[in-house]
Amino acid sequence: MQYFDEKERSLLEEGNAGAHPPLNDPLGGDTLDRRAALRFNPEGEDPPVRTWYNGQQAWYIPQERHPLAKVLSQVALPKWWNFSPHGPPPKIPYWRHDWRRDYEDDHTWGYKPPVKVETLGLEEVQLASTADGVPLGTIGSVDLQALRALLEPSHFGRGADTIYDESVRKGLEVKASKMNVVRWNGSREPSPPSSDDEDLCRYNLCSHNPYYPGSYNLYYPGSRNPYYQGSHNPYYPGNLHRRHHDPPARPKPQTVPPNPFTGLAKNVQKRLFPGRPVTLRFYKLALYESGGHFEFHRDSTHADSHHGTLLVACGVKDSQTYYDGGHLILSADGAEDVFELGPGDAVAFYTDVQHAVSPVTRGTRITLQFDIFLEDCTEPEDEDGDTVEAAEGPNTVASIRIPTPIVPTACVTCHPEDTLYGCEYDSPSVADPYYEMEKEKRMTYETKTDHPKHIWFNSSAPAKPAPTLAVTDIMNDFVRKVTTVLRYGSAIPLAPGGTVVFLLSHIYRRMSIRPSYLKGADVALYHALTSSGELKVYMNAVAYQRYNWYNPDEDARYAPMIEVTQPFAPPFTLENPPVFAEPVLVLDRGGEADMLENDEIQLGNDGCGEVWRYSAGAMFVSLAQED
Ligand SMILES: O=C(O)CCC(=O)C(=O)O
Ligand SMILES: [Fe+2]
Repeated sequence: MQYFDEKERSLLEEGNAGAHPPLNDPLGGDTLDRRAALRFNPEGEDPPVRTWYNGQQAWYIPQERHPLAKVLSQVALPKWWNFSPHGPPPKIPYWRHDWRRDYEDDHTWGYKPPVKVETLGLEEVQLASTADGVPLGTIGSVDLQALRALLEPSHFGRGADTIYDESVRKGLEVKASKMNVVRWNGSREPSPPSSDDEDLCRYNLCSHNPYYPGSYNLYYPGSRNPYYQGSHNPYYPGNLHRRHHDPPARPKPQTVPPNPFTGLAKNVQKRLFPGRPVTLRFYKLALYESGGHFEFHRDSTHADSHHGTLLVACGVKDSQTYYDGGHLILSADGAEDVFELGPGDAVAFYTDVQHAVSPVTRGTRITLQFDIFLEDCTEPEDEDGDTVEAAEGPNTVASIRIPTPIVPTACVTCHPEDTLYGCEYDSPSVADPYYEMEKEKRMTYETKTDHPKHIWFNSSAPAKPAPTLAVTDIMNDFVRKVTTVLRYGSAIPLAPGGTVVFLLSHIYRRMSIRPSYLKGADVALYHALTSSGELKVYMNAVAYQRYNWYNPDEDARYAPMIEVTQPFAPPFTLENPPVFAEPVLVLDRGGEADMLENDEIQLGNDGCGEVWRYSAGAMFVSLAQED
């Protein structure tokens, strides 16, 4: 989508790029002249000043026409995170609008050798039916035969309706009420060893020992304390052969091995919800066989605190080959990623990210879907301070607290985005082999892949990547300019002052529009805007409309504009609307709200009542103290 021609664009860019801000134009661009050049209001036709819902006048200025909107459209952060224990995912050729045709005709995706399952430690996790406890295999090796008894056709949601329509979604599923994800080989807390044999096996290097130090199931008591890695620690792997001769350094080994979902939950927290408690709950298993697929949709939310989806791909028992097709496609802000998920691969994304599963052309594709809640369901800490096990709900597989903020110095180079929040992950307080191993894998993976270290311009601007480093700068620039507009607004024609309103880059259920549930760029902006103490920020769900404003001076083309027509409760209501002392400046912005408006049909993975549906939200920014 392009608003105006290249000549006009370059004029605008020249006007703003690198120019020293004139004294009377603290926005930094030649906005006074620019306003005249853009002829916002030729001969009084369709003025950009619109009437606000409470009768006040507001300026509605299209994206890219206001320096502030331009800056805002560049504040974007990744909306998903992926981890593959097998290394970088392969690059996949992909044409979104032709995907049906491509997959029907194209057999060139090729044979993939059987995938060896390892490293995340998830492959050992057992699956079982809830009714009778019948084992269904493990994540690494699902027992398809046993699973078949539980499978039922998948539905999807259109508005409040639950629909079965194979042209949109063809697949099978098992709900969490019918099956469990059982951690640690079938028992939540292994009972203490009852015999010497069992004891031996537990700490010996038996391949069927769930605590065998392969992958993330690595566990040995005292390992968090470097002292116990010495030769007198009988449980340290190098000393295992000595355990019958040396008395244990500690009276009783701990019996709870690490939860393989904890590492995932930590990454989800770090990547998508920094500074928030995170709980993962199993939601359902999805199975697609040849011809199975799911059109683009957004996952429905199941609580106000539900803000993400984690997918973990499974392997199929006795299957020599994997599946073909069945790619997971994620799409937001003009960026798209395609994943070929192998067993143990994990992908997490915000619930409002549109995604699809392209048709499976061969084999069976199985995934587990976990809801990500921003809740703390942890049990009280033990004396080591590291109990992070889930306490609530039969389907909860991991829950972690808010991390202790640590000043980010070590990780700025490799994770510049951490400067926003601090990074607990790269700063262990003690030498911890579990941590080191995970870090090693993470680093290897991340230095090799194209993990989104980019910000992307919104879909209505040309999609081009910029380094994440720039986010902080761009955001600070935005905050500085907003403050300037509000302080000196009356002196700047393009800045009427009073309140600056802009859409959130994510869409939310209405009750979730509050600081603790904001996502990605929204939470970053919120903190940046409020941290100076100069600004106050209200947030609210808004009815949102984009319409075409005809400007005869613009080659008779239509310029899209937005209108924030109505705020919803809470905290604003129509009966009790916010009072803005002066006209507001409403900034257009791309992002998910655009998709909400432009999509022909809004699909969810479940039917969804009105209050839980996604809506656009806006930040209302004004000076904390009027001069
Ligand atoms: O199986 C997948 O990869 C995703 C399925 C999905 O999007 C859903 O069930 O909502
Ligand atoms: Fe989905």
